[in-house]
Amino acid sequence: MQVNENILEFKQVALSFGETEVLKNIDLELDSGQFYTLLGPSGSGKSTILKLISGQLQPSSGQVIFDGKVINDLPAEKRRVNTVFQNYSLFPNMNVFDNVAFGPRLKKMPEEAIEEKVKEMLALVKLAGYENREINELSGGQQQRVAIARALANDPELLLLDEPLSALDYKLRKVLQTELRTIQRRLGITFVFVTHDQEEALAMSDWIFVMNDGVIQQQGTPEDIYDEPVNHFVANFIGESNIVPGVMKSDYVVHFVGKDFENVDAGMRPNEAVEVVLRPEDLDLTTPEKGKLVVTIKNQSFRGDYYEIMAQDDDLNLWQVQATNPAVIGSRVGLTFDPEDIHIMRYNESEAEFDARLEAYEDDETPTDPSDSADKVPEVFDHE
Ligand SMILES: Nc1ncnc2c1ncn2[C@@H]1O[C@H](COP(=O)(O)OP(=O)(O)OP(=O)(O)O)[C@@H](O)[C@H]1O
Repeated sequence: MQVNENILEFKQVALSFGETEVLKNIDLELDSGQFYTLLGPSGSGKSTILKLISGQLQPSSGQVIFDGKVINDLPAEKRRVNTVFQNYSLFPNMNVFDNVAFGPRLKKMPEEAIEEKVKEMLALVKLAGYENREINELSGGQQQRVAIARALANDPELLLLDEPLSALDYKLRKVLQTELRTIQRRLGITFVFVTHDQEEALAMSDWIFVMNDGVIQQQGTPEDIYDEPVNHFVANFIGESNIVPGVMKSDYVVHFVGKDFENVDAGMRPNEAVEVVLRPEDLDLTTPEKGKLVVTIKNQSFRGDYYEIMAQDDDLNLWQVQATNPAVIGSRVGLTFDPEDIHIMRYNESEAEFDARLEAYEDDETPTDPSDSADKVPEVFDHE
């Protein structure tokens, strides 16, 4: 098994159905032996990418490259790719053995080798001894195990998994998440897993592609995506985020909630409009005097190992806080955080917003061009 060799590539792949552009110039590279996840909301184009890989769809433009060869027009059955679906898609009139043996039989593998293969695959998915069971005698989780065994019995180079755990209850999903990851590591096959569940993506993947509107918004390790989201969509979709507008005063000072904060090095220019992200777990409650800002507690809910608190500052920004102790609804408290936990995202300011900022400077009788001055910034600019 070669590790870290490029197995699949999309070069500027686009796909439209009639007038509707479902994928827009997608570039991606998959190395062999890795667990990849396509993560995004419903309709973002995840399943369409899987269909382009499996050969169920052809791109409108661009290239799909497998093992170094362009395969845009290669029929699905000639690709060493198998898919596991959410609804299992097993043959209901065949028993477990015959379902798993289906692919090897098509390939005319000798019956003895088939028996060995089925046994090995069933052991892998923890269904040893289930050969003679009928499909309708199995639970949802067991049926999905059979579907995984059936796909893997074809010896695919790439296994595609389209929301395979979505129909299962929470506990079973967690068990199968771990098992799938173990199977992937053991076999060393490349997995491409589709989910809209960010927790699942963070828990399972070596590398995540975050999708929205037919575009890859960001790609990276789970840690990269969580700690360094590149835009508002990613920061909101992955985990919980407090996102407020800010302005850079220098390349290491950001101004937001009416104050300057140092220790920030986000590679931004002075006066650049930014969005400031603070995760709920980075915020602590304190007394109003000690707070970096003062908020009013609006709501709270008990989440087992923490309290989720919603609070509002005097500019009406809402702040979500993970607190170890409960707070009193309606009380005024301080919010504090370590400036090192501030994450800064570039904000693409529209011309109208830039003009509004300029106007705010003029109203203050300060220099007319914000770029003339780094020491005076407007309090808030609305960009929602
Ligand atoms: N055959 C088709 N004809 C027209 N539009 C389609 C077709 N297949 C998919 N679409 C559209 O393409 C977009 C992307 O669909 P896709 O199934 O890839 O999304 P997804 O991210 O996998 O979402 P979901 O989890 O809901 O399946 C959607 O807006 C969908 O309506």
